[in-house]
Amino acid sequence: MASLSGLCSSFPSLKPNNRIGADLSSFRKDSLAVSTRSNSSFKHSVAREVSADLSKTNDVAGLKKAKQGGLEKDPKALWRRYVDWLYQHKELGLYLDVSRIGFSDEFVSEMEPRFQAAFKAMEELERGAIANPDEGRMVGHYWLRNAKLAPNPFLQVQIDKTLAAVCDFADSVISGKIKPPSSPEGRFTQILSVGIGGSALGPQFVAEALAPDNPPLKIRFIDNTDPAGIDHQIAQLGPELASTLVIVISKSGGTPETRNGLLEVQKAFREAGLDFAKQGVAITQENSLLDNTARIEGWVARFPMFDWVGGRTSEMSAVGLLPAALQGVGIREMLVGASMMDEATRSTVLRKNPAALLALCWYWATDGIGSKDMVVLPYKDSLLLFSRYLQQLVMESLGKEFDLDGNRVNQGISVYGNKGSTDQHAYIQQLREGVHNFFVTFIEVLRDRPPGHDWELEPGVTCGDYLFGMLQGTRSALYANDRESITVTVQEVTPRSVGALIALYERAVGIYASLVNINAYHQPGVEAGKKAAGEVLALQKRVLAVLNEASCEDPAESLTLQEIADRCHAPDDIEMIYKIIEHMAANDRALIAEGDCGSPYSLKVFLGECNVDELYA
Ligand SMILES: O=P(O)(O)OC[C@H]1O[C@H](O)[C@H](O)[C@@H](O)[C@@H]1O
Repeated sequence: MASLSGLCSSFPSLKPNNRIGADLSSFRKDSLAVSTRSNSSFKHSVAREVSADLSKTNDVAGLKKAKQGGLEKDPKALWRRYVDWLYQHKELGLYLDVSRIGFSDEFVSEMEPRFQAAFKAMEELERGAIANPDEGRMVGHYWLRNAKLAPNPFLQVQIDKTLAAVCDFADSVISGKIKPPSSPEGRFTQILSVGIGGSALGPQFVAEALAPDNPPLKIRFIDNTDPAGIDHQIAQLGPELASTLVIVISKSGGTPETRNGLLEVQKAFREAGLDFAKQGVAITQENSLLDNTARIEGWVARFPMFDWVGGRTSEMSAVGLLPAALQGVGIREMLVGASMMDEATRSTVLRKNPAALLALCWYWATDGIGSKDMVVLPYKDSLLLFSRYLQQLVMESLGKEFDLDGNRVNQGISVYGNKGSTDQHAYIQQLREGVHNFFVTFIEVLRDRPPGHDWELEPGVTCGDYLFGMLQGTRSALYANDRESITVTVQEVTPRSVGALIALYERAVGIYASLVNINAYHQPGVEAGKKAAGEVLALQKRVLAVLNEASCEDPAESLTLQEIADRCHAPDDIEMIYKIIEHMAANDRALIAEGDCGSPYSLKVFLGECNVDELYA
């Protein structure tokens, strides 16, 4: 297997647990001050421009009226439309077919001013504008694949040094230069990635798409706070825990699910008599709780995440590049593919900009208000997780309550799908004949098998011909029943084409967000869920304290739900208290003295033992 240095090309080697950029900290302040131009005026000016347009053309009724003409069905006209609108990126071997989305010429010209405003906003974004106004942050994921674009030398060096450190570290692990303290293999053989959301979905998608059959290190994920799921992953590792590199990924460094995963894994290491610090790697923002923990405990390595890279656009940062490189994936090629696509999606000519074409289709198909879902159907097993990856990228970016002018818009586009032709045997029935609330994006991969490995399972027909036929057949059958679709075609699944696909959709989401005048780069809604979860856990602690108090008074004393709620001074939370009791009883942490959970009013609950320490906690 080519050594990683070939994949990463030669970079100045850097001791991995060096904090990248520390040697430049003095340089940081003044240079950053220059680059983060105060952009509140920028935001409102572009937004005003766009929103002014919105009032003119964001007319759902008008769009619906324009659609009343129905879809073009004449084969000759359709063929002309196909050829006329076909986008090709020659060097990437990527095609985009938007001919089966029925937008009219009038619609395209009506949208032109908004696209020009979107291109202008995107140009400002890449120059380092505060394009995430709600969090006062720049948006810099495009700089990760072309550091020269970064708005100042400090950031450029940080990007290059981090990439170098990733390559150097991965090379050292694979060669065995960096190895676990005690493992029969004498080298790391497994990766256990602990992270959630954007700190998992990109690495999971890329592992499924690009990991070779026999990677230098096999990867598995803990991406939830499910004890059984965590146990399963650790059980599957078995004795190989001793040769497992644990990569803990969290931009904020404080996400509860990831922290729980870390604590559970560290417990497993203790029980196995292993020193976690000798096998732990952190990827997180500088000085986050996770970063400081890793530094203080002396983990093997720490890699930075930058505040100007969102979780859902972090695949080209250390978050995605380190796990991929450790699996032998050509990460430089991923970056090249993304960079080439970035170049193409900078075009201000709609027909030459594949991301703009996607945004045009999305706006037309969903009336600019998410009226239809985006069904993503890669006809290639290795792209199975692409739609799951796009769920976060699209829905966390576009699913917003307010627009940039503070209007309540409840925006978004829902995404689902798995793979074809498998999904044809699951829900395509509904797509073909049922409720018409979607448009499809087919991802076509032309190369079926590596050269020389194909064979005909019947005269003149291969397995891949069937896959091709199923895609084309489904596309035609849906269109015949007025179901619209987009087709993105790549030659084969390679690091370069995967990098290009990721970049294509990152840009399309950004352009579409401008068209509908929302901030694609924050996620206020997730905070609400996190806060509510915290309140449930706080209530649980109060319930346990009340039950413990009762048990200390009289171990046999049991309480009704109402009594518990009253003693918690939370009469309105009786239903949540019932759910807490139900969960604790199912895990033998509370005992049911009378009744059962099917009849909540009958329930009487007790702990059965007094924990004196807890009494006065
Ligand atoms: O990487 P972390 O800080 O742990 O965040 C993990 C995830 O948390 C939240 O759900 C955010 O909405 C996601 O965008 C983020 O990817």
